[in-house]
Amino acid sequence: MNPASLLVQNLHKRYGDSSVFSHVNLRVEPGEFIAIVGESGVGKSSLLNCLAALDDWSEGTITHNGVDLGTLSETQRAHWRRAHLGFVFQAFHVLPHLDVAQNVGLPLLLLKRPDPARVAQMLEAVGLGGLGERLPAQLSGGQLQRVAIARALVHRPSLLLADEPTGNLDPGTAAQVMAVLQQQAADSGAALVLVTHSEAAAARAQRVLRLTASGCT
Ligand SMILES: Nc1ncnc2c1ncn2[C@@H]1O[C@H](COP(=O)(O)OP(=O)(O)OP(=O)(O)O)[C@@H](O)[C@H]1O
Repeated sequence: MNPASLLVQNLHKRYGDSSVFSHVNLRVEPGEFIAIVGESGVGKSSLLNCLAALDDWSEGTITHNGVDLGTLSETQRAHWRRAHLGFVFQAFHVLPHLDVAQNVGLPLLLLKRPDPARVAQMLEAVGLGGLGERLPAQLSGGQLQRVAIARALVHRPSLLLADEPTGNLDPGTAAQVMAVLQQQAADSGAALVLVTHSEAAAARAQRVLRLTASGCT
């Protein structure tokens, strides 16, 4: 049996004395697309930040392709993220002083594997061919999120996390961006974990899980 792309066992997250969620169990296979929904404040973003090893959890384990993320040092976590993770945020987080191609190429630069042909391929794939020299200020919200999607996948990560990626977009643009995100994740074989309030976005997933204070079902 192949190792699960992502295995979460009995995860419990507290901020100080305050419990956010507990007993979260989750298994995501390579290439699978799951959506996590739940009421505001239930801890969806906190869970995603734990899955990215950007935040610590209080109990339980997160394993990615057999690697127990809880055993990694901060430096090892940073290396793991660079090599294996793509993250798409609601607010795009595109760097304003870099042009579109430089933004998309950043993960490859950090891995010391610059590859302009791969950047051009990703820009074409997300419908931004020919716009590589534009600055982010010269793009629409939908185009900015396409830049973020291209950047998240350019280094062929096996895990793609998306936190409300269509939250800043109108419904029509949101549908187009979700289609690009889903297609690109599928083409690259990445497991996609989407956190969203959007029923339309969640409906695209193979599985929809609801996070509550006492688990994820
Ligand atoms: N750094 C922090 N320190 C303390 N409490 C926090 C911190 N970050 C989040 N929280 C709290 O943890 C709970 C979960 O927040 P989180 O943002 O993960 O929820 P969410 O489900 O993503 O919410 P939303 O759907 O509104 O974005 C909230 O009560 C929030 O106030």
